[in-house]
Amino acid sequence: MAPRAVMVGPPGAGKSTIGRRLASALGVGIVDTDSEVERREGRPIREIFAADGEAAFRRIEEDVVRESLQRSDGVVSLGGGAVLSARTRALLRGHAVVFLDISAHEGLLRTGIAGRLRGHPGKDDETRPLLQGDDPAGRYRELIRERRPLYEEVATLVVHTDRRSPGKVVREIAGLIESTETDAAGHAGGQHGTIGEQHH
Ligand SMILES: Nc1ncnc2c1ncn2[C@@H]1O[C@H](COP(=O)(O)OP(=O)(O)OP(=O)(O)O)[C@@H](O)[C@H]1O
Ligand SMILES: O=C(O)C1=C[C@@H](O)[C@@H](O)[C@H](O)C1
Ligand SMILES: [Mg+2]
Repeated sequence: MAPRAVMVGPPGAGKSTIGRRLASALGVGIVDTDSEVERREGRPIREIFAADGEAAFRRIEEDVVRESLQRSDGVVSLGGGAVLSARTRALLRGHAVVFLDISAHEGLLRTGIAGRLRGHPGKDDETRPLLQGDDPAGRYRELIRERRPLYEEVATLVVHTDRRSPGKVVREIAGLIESTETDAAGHAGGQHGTIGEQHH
């Protein structure tokens, strides 16, 4: 058993939104590893970071990702930093992995960081502990720059999501996954592709 698709990308790229809608388009279940970590720990991610630190969170996340990849035959959406683990990157080989790419500009809007800097309290203030602090926009840009090579390393499909509606993104991914699966080779992770233009 293997997931039909694994979603990776930076905060705000749409892993949860697109993942949920893709699962429903394919008629399968969805596992969001951030929610799974919180369910297992019985506390929010921000509390795990605050009480035990990022390294402890990454260890829990690594276990949750491994088990989710083993158990799921649907869509698995990974936390934004899951690809920092070399062990996780190795486990992703051979899977159909979709990198939801986004420019820093669009990401700052979608995460609410841009609004917060203009004085609007964002509902996501508490759910992204790494993007708190003095310079969340700078931290976000840095995080995308550092991680892009890792997302690209694990991806079999790169989807640029700036100025593309979730519905359109989902239809394109679902179409590609279904056609890849019915390919003679039948290896979902075998095909590499790109959808959309890059805007960064
Ligand atoms: N293609 C899109 N076009 C416009 N808005 C989008 C698109 N995809 C997602 N969004 C919106 O951007 C916001 C962030 O999306 P989402 O929470 O799915 O990101 P995420 O990758 O799961 O982030 P995190 O890593 O923090 O969990 C949501 O408000 C969502 O509705
Ligand atoms: O980008 C990150 O490192 C993170 C993203 C979120 O999905 C959570 O997994 C957590 O807040 C860490
Ligand atoms: Mg999410």
